[in-house]
Amino acid sequence: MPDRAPPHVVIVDDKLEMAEMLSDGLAEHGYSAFAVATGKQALARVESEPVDALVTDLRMPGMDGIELLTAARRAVPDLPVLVMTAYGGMDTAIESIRRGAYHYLTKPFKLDELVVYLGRALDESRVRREARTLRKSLRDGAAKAGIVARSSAMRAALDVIVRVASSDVPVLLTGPTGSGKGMFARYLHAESGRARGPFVTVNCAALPEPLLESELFGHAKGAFTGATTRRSGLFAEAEGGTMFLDEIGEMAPALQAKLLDVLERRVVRPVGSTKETPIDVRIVTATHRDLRRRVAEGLFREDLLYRLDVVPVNVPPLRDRRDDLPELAAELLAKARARHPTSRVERLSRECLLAMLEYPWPGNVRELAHAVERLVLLGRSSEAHFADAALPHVATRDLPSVHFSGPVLPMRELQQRYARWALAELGGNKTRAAERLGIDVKTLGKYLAEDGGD
Ligand SMILES: Nc1ncnc2c1ncn2[C@@H]1O[C@H](COP(=O)(O)OP(=O)(O)OP(=O)(O)O)[C@@H](O)[C@H]1O
Repeated sequence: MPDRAPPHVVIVDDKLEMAEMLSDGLAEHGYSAFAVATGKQALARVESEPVDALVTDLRMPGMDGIELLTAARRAVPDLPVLVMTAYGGMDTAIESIRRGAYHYLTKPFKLDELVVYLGRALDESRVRREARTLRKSLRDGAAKAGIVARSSAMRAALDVIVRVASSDVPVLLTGPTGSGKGMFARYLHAESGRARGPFVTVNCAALPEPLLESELFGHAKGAFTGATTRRSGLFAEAEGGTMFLDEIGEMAPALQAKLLDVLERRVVRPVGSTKETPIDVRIVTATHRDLRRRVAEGLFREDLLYRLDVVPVNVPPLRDRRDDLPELAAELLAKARARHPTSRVERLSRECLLAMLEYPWPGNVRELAHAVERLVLLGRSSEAHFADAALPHVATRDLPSVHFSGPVLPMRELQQRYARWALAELGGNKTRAAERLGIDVKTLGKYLAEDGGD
């Protein structure tokens, strides 16, 4: 641990000389160790100083090891705790593991044993801390970029995006139209080392094969009728950046072969030319299709699929991650209001939000964005009403008969209350409630457990 501050360890044993002996030994191994004789003193240190690990005896007068362990981990949730137990104290030692101790050492043990386990415990806790910091900064970054990712599915997708952003591995985004695949592709680029380079999008479904080929790879002068000049393609344009091939499932087989070649050899050859040019472009693809099925149907090359889905990221339909909806609607509303500053609409009515939670959103976030835009444009008062969104086939008769009164609630609390109400409506059956709410049972559990203040 030469380039870090020495880890701060508190050792507690009612036989103080034992704790002191261990702390002296740990000091020789580069730790800043402190010996105390009671659980209370140890807890006071944990609560008042940045302690990296705690080593405690189990049987002590006053606050015993288990009590200390529980209180210390309540104060510092991930604090690594090692317990020391005398022969015969096995049951308590096992109980300590159940309560979150990292390891127990049976007395007498060698100092080296403690050093090894302490080292491991600290390493693991550092890795966990770093991962947490990374996740937090990633969420902050995504939030700044206006990406809503509250549901576990979206958080998982974001996690993957950020972890692979700095490498050049191909990423395949799957999910229905309008779910946010393009947004993730742009975010991946923005978070990568290529962020200063170009981001080029091509919709593979938009052009017929020969045109798409010359768009992507360019063409030599006279390559075909009308090719009066030489033209470099979009791959060349994306040099040093990212090429986003949307609707890759629609690409014609002949072009798939050419793309495979680009991925394998990192060169492009313009149509009608014999010269190959090396390229430095990261390839990100997206599709709403099931590419494995396309492979089985003989419409998509299996070797290309393996090349493209090195890192698959699934963006589920909005109806399967309704926990994202309130925040998404708020974000889209803010954006739409910024575009239409004269609009009277300031917020969505409760009725509107509840109806939105029920609506199936076949066009996903894009449909929600358009609906919110219509609300902002057509709303006649400060509160928008769902009817103004003018959505097709809304199953209004399925809307829940919830009525709100009282003060305006924060979204979080509204979600919690709604979850509780739904659970009660469905006879306390969490599985059914989660299913109806379009969230998973774990997420429902989180809403129910949240301290919403009622
Ligand atoms: N999680 C999100 N947070 C904020 N905005 C989002 C989110 N997901 C999608 N959007 C917005 O919704 C719109 C549609 O998303 P996007 O174009 O990325 O979908 P897509 O899956 O690429 O669709 P298609 O397959 O039709 O190309 C965009 O304006 C995008 O910015």
